[in-house]
Amino acid sequence: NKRTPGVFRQLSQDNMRFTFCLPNLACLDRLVQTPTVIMMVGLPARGKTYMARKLARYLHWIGVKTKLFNVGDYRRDAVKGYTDKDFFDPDNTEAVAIRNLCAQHVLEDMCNYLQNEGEVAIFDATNTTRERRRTVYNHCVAKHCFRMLFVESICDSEAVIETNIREVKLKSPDYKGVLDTVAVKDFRSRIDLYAKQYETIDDTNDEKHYSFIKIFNCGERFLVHKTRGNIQSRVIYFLMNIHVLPRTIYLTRHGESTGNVQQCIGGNAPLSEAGKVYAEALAEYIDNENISDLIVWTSQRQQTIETAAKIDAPKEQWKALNGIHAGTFEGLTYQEAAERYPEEFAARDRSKYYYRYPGGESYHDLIARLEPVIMELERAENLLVVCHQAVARCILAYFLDKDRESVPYIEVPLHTVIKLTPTAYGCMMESIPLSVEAVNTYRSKPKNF
Ligand SMILES: O=c1[nH]cnc2c1c(-c1ccc(Br)cc1)cn2-c1ccccc1
Ligand SMILES: O=P(O)(O)OC[C@H]1O[C@](O)(CO)[C@@H](O)[C@@H]1O
Repeated sequence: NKRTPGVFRQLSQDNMRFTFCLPNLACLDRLVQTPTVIMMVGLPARGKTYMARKLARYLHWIGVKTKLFNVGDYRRDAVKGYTDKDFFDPDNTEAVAIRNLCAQHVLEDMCNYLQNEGEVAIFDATNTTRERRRTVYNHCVAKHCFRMLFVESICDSEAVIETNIREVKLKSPDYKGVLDTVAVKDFRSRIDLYAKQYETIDDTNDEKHYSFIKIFNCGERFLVHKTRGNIQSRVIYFLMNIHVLPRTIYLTRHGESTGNVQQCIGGNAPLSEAGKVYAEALAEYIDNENISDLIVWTSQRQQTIETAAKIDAPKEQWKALNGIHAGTFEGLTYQEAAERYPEEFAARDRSKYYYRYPGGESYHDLIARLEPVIMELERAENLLVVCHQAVARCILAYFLDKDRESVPYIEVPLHTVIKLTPTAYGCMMESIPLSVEAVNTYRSKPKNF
């Protein structure tokens, strides 16, 4: 595989034992790029898939090659048409065999992914017995030398579990066409069957060498144990910043600026007359939305500050929300740039995500400087972000899990409010034009590249 072979002596702290990884599998735990398996652990309806999918979306956005592996999906492939909870009865030998076979199949697919191009694999299953965790650990760590982090969600809040079952489980393919009351009852019996065999990660005995994080009641409390490596610390930091409180994020560009009218690149320009009308319309729209405890974030550019000026809410300015810096192209019109630097300008359209303006930024650079903003966005509640075209694209890419190549071409027209409402496993987006005329600043990818 892609890792250089080499003999590596690993001094195991616990019992001073020397172990040799097989020469063809360098278990260099010190390497930054050692792939990581994130193992979800917990009873059904404890938010494992919620965390797994949100984590995958965050890691994908910061550029970590990540893939989700959901055992339930494999089982639904293997067993056409779910019958009922008896499928999960430990005494149902046939079903147990099928479920183990599915888990084995997931394990193989996951390790293949990590041996080839993957950096992080998230194993989304209950993994609620020591024996299951040991099997996966031996396969991934002892055999493949991947790093492994267990993420256990422990939750006894009836209200949240009830919400989880209603919001997510009733929409599962398992319960298609089944009465809600019947589905809830069946699902709760499924939980009971798992609960009988559930062994929480044991940090005193034979699981004390695992890296794990125990999350209690939706992140109210955390127990972090023996974590290693950069990916693991970023995963833990992310999980400590998310919450499930209902809230709405409003995203909009500044009102049309004089720079937009002249089709300027970059720049820090005042609002045009139409832009001022938009600022009024935005304040009225936000007022009519009756949003509790709204906070407004703007960039440090005058066009966003002016756009938010009439809104009756606390405001914070972020340099990280400033528009993409165009370096030597700042203030030029697209036309002037194409005429004066034809080659340079054409290069941008060939790889618009990675292209960096001379003395300026690329979209890739924007994602890096927006990461702290996204982290604060996850912590926030009701929020309005007033920013710029390229920045709005990167923020939308995070919430809508867009691929990086598509980011520089996401449509974010002027004078439009984008309303983002988090749902159980993703984000609902509404685009609301406030019917104030504006120039079009969208540039599609030229055909001849
Ligand atoms: O700990 C839970 N127990 C039951 N349900 C849960 C959670 C969490 C959760 C878990 C960890 C963190 Br950090 C934040 C939230 C999210 N959810 C959830 C609720 C409704 C729908 C989809 C998911
Ligand atoms: O990446 P694109 O499509 O050039 O969009 C970024 C541009 O959008 C604007 O904010 C408005 O056109 C410019 O200031 C900025 O250079």
